[in-house]
Amino acid sequence: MHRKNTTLGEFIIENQSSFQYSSGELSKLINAIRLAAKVVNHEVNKAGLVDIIGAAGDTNIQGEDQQKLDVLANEKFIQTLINREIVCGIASEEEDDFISINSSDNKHQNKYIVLIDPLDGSSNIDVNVSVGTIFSIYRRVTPIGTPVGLEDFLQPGRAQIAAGYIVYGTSTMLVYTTGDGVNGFTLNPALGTFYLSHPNMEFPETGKIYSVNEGNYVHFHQGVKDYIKYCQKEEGDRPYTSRYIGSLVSDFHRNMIKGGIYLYPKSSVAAEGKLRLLYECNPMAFIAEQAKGKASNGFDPIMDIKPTELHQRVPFFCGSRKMVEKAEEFMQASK
Ligand SMILES: O=P(O)(O)OC[C@H]1O[C@](O)(COP(=O)(O)O)[C@@H](O)[C@@H]1O
Ligand SMILES: [Mg+2]
Ligand SMILES: [Mg+2]
Repeated sequence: MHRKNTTLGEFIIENQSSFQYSSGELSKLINAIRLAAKVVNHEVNKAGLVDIIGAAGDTNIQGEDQQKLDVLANEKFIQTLINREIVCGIASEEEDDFISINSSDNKHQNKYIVLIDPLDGSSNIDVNVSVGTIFSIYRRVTPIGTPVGLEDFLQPGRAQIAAGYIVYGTSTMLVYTTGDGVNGFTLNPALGTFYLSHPNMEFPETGKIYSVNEGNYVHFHQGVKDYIKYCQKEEGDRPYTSRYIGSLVSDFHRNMIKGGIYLYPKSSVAAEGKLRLLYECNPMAFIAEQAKGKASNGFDPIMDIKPTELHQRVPFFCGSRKMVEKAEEFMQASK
């Protein structure tokens, strides 16, 4: 059991020994992510005062207009990881292809890869609503000593070694798991230090909040429509409350604390939904399951899906276990 207010740095060291492959590399990697999070937090906090609001002028491989803060957060995370020579590859929502990184001895000695959504909730940047960063860490499958390959990035979510997110909100928090529960750390901006504020985070088994963009209702498949109607029906502990921030990280974080479900289903206008399996759904699913919640595509666990493409999208149902199971019942019934 960790003391409350343990710093993230202390927590990483104290946890290292309990980690199967503990050579210190994973600790260095999480420390690098901690540093990049503080750098990006600093930029996010002064958005509106400096020229990082608005579109950057380019379109990313997702077909989305990149926001200036998408580009900046992407650069800061990638540069911080490259400078510390602890990863052999990086894939990002904002990069067309994965980046292969050689170790300084030119012998491809590093064993971890990182996948990131550098800035999640981009549509909220300009309007001062909370946004986030999501990260996922795997051990490479190709042999050390060789450059990384696509197969290193197309591993199922079950193979994740660690995953987490940073939410830049009323306070800045870093929440992560290495497969031994979920812990949340709050940044003390005066000291620039993350402190353990939310030990052993868990989704309540059920809740009263549903998060979905109801503006897409007409395009949803019958199962999703039926589940939304179920949430809105006056019966038992319903109707539930509708809350949708439009930043996956923030909606997930709230639902993990209060109990709730987040849905981004597929629809007649989004064949596989919107969220990216590798950068968004797998890491959030790992955290959800470690926090006794659940994450599926409406039918199968997200982390059992075998990825086929770097930027593939999947339908996403995630949150309190009983609520996700109920939504899956409606999906099954309308199959
Ligand atoms: O505006 P929509 O279609 O409801 O989509 C909102 C969803 O899209 C996202 O913004 C996608 O993430 P990015 O901002 O990283 O592209 C999620 O954070 C959010 O839940
Ligand atoms: Mg995102
Ligand atoms: Mg993003």
